[in-house]
Amino acid sequence: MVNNRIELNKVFIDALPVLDKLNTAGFEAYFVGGSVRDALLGKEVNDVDIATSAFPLEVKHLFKKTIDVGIEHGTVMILSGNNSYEITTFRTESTYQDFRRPDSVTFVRSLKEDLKRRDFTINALAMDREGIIHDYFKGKEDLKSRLIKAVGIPDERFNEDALRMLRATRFASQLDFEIEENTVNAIKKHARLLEHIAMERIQIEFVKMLLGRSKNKGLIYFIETDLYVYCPGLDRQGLEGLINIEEDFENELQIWVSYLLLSSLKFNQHRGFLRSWKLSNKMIQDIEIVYNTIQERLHKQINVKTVYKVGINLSLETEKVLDLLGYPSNLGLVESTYNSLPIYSKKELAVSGSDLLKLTDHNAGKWLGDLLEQIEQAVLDKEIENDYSQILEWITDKQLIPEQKEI
Ligand SMILES: Nc1ccn([C@@H]2O[C@H](COP(=O)(O)OP(=O)(O)OP(=O)(O)O)[C@@H](O)[C@H]2O)c(=O)n1
Repeated sequence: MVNNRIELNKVFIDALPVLDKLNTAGFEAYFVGGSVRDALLGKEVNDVDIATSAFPLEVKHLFKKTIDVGIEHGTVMILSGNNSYEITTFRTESTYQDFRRPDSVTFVRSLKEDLKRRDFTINALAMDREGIIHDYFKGKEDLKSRLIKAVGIPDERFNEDALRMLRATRFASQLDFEIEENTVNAIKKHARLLEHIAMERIQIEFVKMLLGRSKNKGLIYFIETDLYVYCPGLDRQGLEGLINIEEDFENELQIWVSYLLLSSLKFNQHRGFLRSWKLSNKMIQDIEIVYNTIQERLHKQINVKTVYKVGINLSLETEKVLDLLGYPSNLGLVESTYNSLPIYSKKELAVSGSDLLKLTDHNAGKWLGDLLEQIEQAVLDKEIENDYSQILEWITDKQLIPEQKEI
């Protein structure tokens, strides 16, 4: 074990009274997991997880305000000042029958036992109230070598929770780390186990991977290990398309729209695909709006009437997805077409409905609407200018005014 002290930042300092209370009562208590990893990497830490040798009922006994968030797995939430913390009892996870979460946990008093059941060495680090790092599995060394490596035997870790395979690709992307060789090989071997995992959990990891700063690294592992094969509807073409996008994704909407545009999915398969990923109805609706708008632009943008109708007031998201996919020049074309339109609505026509009524003794009716539409089209097509006499001349030539009624 390598011990090293680091300077605690504010999030950790705020939580010290919690550790102190546990320590004073004779229990061990540590910061664990992502917060310790991120602190060592010099990254911003927003929340901390605490692990302790105290059993859940002992934790509940010590703190006034507690909530049982996952007490059967050893987690109790406590309220301290304005903050809340999840405190989890050291545990081992014994029988995993379904490759998802432990179906029975055993509480233990040893930190090392607890760290041993964690997914990767870089996540199996603990830090005490003095800032001393407790590192039983060479996690610090792997942080330095920028490696994601399973704790102990990779097969066992992935059999315990198959989602960890996807987490490996997510961390590769977020941290710009490589995945250690034995760990990658185990993922290749067990990729199929992903079939046992709830789509909601898969979706969260997949999106986090694509929002990571090294999405291509994550995606390459995701493809090479065949993990993608066991996610519904994904195809290699779409995923490779995502690799070719140079810009980073800023949000989930951009990811899904880009994927739909790049994959070989047919239009009538989109909704089923999005539903199978368990996206919310609101997200599916947003994706469809942006997707349809983009299609409109890509395929009909030089059609003056379309540009006229839809205008260019399209969402910022659309702009960004188009940008991501490398279509800026098309946008320019839509914009210049839009800017050179002679009119932007029927109201701007130099001839009004009442002007036209003066030319005949017929009452207003469908014919009037149709005529205005014909004039609008001719002006948009630049067949005539938007000028009173030119328009009258044009409708007279074409005999578009209804004849006088017979008396
Ligand atoms: N399938 C999982 C999920 C989590 N963990 C352990 O639980 C910790 C907390 O998990 P989580 O909050 O999901 O992830 P973090 O590592 O904290 O990363 P982040 O907060 O950036 O998502 C991890 O560090 C890891 O030690 C694990 O061993 N196996």
